Amino acid sequence: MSVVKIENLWVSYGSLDAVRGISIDIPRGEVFGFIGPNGAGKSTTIKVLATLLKHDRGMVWVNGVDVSRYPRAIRDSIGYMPDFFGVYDDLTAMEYLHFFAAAYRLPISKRKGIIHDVLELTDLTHKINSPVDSLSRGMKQRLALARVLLHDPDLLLLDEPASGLDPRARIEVRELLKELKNMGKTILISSHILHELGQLCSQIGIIEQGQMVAQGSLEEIYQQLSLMRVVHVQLAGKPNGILEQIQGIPGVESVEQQVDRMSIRLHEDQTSVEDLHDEICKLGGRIHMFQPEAMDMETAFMKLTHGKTN
Ligand SMILES: Nc1ncnc2c1ncn2[C@@H]1O[C@H](COP(=O)(O)OP(=O)(O)OP(=O)(O)O)[C@@H](O)[C@H]1O
Repeated sequence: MSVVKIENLWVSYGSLDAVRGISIDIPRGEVFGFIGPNGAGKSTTIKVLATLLKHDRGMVWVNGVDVSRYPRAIRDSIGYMPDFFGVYDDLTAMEYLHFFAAAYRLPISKRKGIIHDVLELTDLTHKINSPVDSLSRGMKQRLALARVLLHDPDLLLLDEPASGLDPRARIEVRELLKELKNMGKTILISSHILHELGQLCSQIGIIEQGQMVAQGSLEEIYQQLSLMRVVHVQLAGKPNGILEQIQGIPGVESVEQQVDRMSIRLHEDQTSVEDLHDEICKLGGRIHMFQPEAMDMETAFMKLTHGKTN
């Protein structure tokens, strides 16, 4: 059974349709990356899942339970991290977590142990007595993650957990998310930066102006976009006419001869990088170097969203 299932979700704020007919399915243990520019409708969708906002049309289930009919029943299984931190700056990290442990109604006898565990997991044990106000932004984000883990939810809804962080803090948050994934949590995470989520997510949905413009694994999204991959190839000796023959391989858009290599632009939905390699060998090319360029995520994102917002 899917942990999250959304069918044809519509949410409006007055006359503004913020979410217009999106569908999402997240199986247990998967990480779904929700990508889109500011104002695309990510937070709105997440708030509906977190049972904090009513939707106008469509169906939304968490663990098979209808969020609009039984919101209380699913709150125990959700950890929601909003895109703002909250207003508890006067408390220490420990007091902050105790406050939420009480709000989650954890048994008093267990609170200390659980708080110790989540602080360890988020690598904040040394900050236990520091005021929240004195923590760096990265530490605050980790503390916010510690908070949503207190009641051991199986679904994490994380709204831009890495926004505003410096590169090092981003990596720390990403490592923590990997650990949570390994613990078997199902995660929905939003970001407006595609490459941040690329490796972490098994599925990605790209949303623009309230509609899903591409959805699937990273590979599938590239195929939907029919993005071209550039592959740099060096041959040891060149059989006659091989350049023209490579040019004739299906999916090869162009072959550009450089000083020491050729640069091949390839439609991967027609021929995979691996098959291109095989084809060149079959044509008698002895490959000295074969180097596919990394996928250019930013190009993909810009191409899809055209920088549009509501
Ligand atoms: N409470 C509200 N009242 C009216 N309009 C709203 C409200 N909340 C959001 N909106 C509008 O709905 C649209 C979607 O907003 P939403 O916050 O879901 O986008 P987002 O993708 O999460 O963007 P961001 O990355 O900026 O958080 C935007 O046009 C926004 O201005």
